[in-house]
Amino acid sequence: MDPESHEHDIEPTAPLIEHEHGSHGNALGEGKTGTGNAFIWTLTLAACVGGLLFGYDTGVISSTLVSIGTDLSNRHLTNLDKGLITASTSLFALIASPIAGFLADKAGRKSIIIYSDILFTAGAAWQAITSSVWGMILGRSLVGLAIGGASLIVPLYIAELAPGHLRGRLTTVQLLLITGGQAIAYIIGWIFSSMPGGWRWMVGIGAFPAVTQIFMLVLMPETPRYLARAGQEEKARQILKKVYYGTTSDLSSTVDTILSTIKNEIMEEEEASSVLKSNQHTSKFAATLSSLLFHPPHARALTIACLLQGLQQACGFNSLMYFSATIFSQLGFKSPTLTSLSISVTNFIFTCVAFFLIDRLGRRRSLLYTIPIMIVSLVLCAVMFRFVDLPTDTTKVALDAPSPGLSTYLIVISLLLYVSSYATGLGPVPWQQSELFPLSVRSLGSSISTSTNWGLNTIVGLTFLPMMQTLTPTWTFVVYACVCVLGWVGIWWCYPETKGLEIEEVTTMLKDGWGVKESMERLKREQQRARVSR
Ligand SMILES: O[C@H]1[C@H](O)[C@@H](O)[C@H](O)[C@@H](O)[C@H]1O
Repeated sequence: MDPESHEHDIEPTAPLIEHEHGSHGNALGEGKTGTGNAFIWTLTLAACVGGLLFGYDTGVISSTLVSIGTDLSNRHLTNLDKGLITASTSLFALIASPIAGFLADKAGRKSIIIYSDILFTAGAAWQAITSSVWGMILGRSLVGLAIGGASLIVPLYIAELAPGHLRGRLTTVQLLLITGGQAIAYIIGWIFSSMPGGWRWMVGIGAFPAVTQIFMLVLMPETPRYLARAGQEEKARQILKKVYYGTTSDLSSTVDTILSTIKNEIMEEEEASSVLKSNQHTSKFAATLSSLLFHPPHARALTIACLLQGLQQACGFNSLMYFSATIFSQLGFKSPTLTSLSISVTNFIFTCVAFFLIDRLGRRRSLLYTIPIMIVSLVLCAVMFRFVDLPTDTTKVALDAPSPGLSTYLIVISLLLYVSSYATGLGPVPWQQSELFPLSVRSLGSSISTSTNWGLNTIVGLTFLPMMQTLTPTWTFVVYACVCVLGWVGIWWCYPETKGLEIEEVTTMLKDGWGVKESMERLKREQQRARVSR
């Protein structure tokens, strides 16, 4: 089957966008070129400190778990302790993301970044001083609340600021910092793992970037989309001017066009939501939720966003992020924290590849090409696990594990192949979620899909070790491979290509169907145009 063809899509073809200027297609994107100015890059990097913390705090747990020894509650950690310490973070991230989505509309995008920083700092300090397993679970939960807020707000903040032709790349900067943060956490984990009580440093260091970001926030503006919705049109115009400065030949008409598209969208959505409210006597929240669930274009956006976020976690990637040191210690590696560093460094390097590909190859194609490689490597890993004997007592760092042989090295190679293909597609693409939703349902829609991510992240964190024990490693990896097969089919079926479109155009594309066929035709036309002009 050709991943790019999409014969099943027989819904009527809608024009990509029709706004008051009577233009359609990629009108908003026309004439914008270049790699963006210093203003947009500085803001992106400042916002992405939240991503760095998200990465650091999720990555640090792998080395922490193998370094705690009997420091907490005077005993070795059981599998249940490990599962709870790991999953409490994702569980509380799951709780925080819808709350953050709700508050982002009320208090503004920036306030959520501040609340997250405060929680990051408190959680890091608490973990560093705690002496019991439950204390550790509490510290990890505080960090989880912070990660939930940051993981929702950072991509949303960037997507609402970025010019269309750079949105994919700028949103991927957050991923570079998440995976970079995870790699730093692994390096720090490796450095401190041989030091008595070194794990306290590992978890405590996370407080510093959070405090730094609180100071940076004083200089950061709100997004133009949020400002326009809050009635502060002039401020929104000023920010848009700074964002598009140097990217277009006619700055003021580009800004006017974008501002009027945003205003149109706000008007349309407000009319729709007031009709809903007057018909059903419901609150604004209930009206937004019901429009998200029952208005077909919004429901389509939500389906795609949740499918991508759900698959990103259900494919099992974070079992490696959280437990690779545990797995490698059972496979007999003398320095499991060093071996597992290869996982996070590969993740980081291939996220850099994604950074260059996402606005060139596109979101859909990145996924359709890389998921099959994930499937092959999972199957290879599953087969190789049949040839290694794992120690029976998995609660302690394995001392009775055999020395690594050929199959063990093939496991490591297949895991690295899996991680590199994941990091090029499924790692970054789902975080483009905000572009799928129109402004009126953007925060709520993004928070539901972010919750889907954290919900499945929690399930993977809780079930991975028990699955390895009861199902065997081979069947555990086969389960993840099957999930990837189903996910690939879902993506092929309903995820249109959004590369290069302005955020308002993406949402228009989902108005009359999934828009897959139209999006691929648009891409072909653009490629032909580019070839002719070359
Ligand atoms: O996109 C990120 C990234 O891939 C991380 O490496 C992973 O740990 C996160 O769960 C995911 O959301």
